[in-house]
Amino acid sequence: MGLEGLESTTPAAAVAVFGDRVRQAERYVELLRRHGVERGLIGPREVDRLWDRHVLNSAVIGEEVPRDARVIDVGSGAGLPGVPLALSRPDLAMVLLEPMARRVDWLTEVAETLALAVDIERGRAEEKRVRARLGLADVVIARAVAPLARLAAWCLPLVRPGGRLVALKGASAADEIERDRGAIRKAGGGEPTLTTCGEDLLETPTTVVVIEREEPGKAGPSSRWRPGSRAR
Ligand SMILES: C[S@@+](CC[C@H](N)C(=O)[O-])C[C@H]1O[C@@H](n2cnc3c(N)ncnc32)[C@H](O)[C@@H]1O
Repeated sequence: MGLEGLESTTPAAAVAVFGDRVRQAERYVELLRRHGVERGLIGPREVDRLWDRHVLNSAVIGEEVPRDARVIDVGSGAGLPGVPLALSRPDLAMVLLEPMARRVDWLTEVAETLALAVDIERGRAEEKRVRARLGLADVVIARAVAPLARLAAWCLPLVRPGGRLVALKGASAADEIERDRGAIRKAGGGEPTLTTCGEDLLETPTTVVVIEREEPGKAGPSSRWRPGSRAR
């Protein structure tokens, strides 16, 4: 698909990322542009950078999400990163989890307007009721919800063993990993990996931290026997 007939503000990368769903992505950007600030979903300074800093930046994390995965977007808020990812990857089964009623209303309106097949759940990731209802996902995604230690404790119980948490992070990612490594391991996570997505598409690629949920019985690095170490 080419850029003909699209809004003049739609970047070429949007066609590469969303393919024949680029018009739905445009509609989503338009909804955020018109209502995002007044509904407390985005700051006023974000209106002019919705494509790069929010919508494309979210969709490119698909590089870290396997085909046909069941995905939970924890703390979806405005629908980020879950809505752009669901638009760019129709193979995924997406759940948007959000505790605030007015944001759940927004997500419901967005899904209806875009005719987007996503499940929307109201609740907090750490609630027993929510965990029982959602079961386990292949991948949990989250952006701007909590520091890594807390995010791991909330989200890893929603990830199947062998699945992963993909957290969108900013410049603080490496420091957060250093600080929170122990807490992440305690929450059942493996060694966090820092990587970027959208290298070929975005001026500023998206920084993500990927944390696999350890398989039961698999020893973490701290408990693994090494030559010369004493048996405990
Ligand atoms: C700063 S907003 C970010 C929203 C969206 N992810 C984004 O990047 O625009 C954080 C969101 O996380 C939600 N949230 C906070 N604690 C949560 C929890 N324990 N479980 C699920 N969502 C939570 C809030 O209601 C809020 O919508």
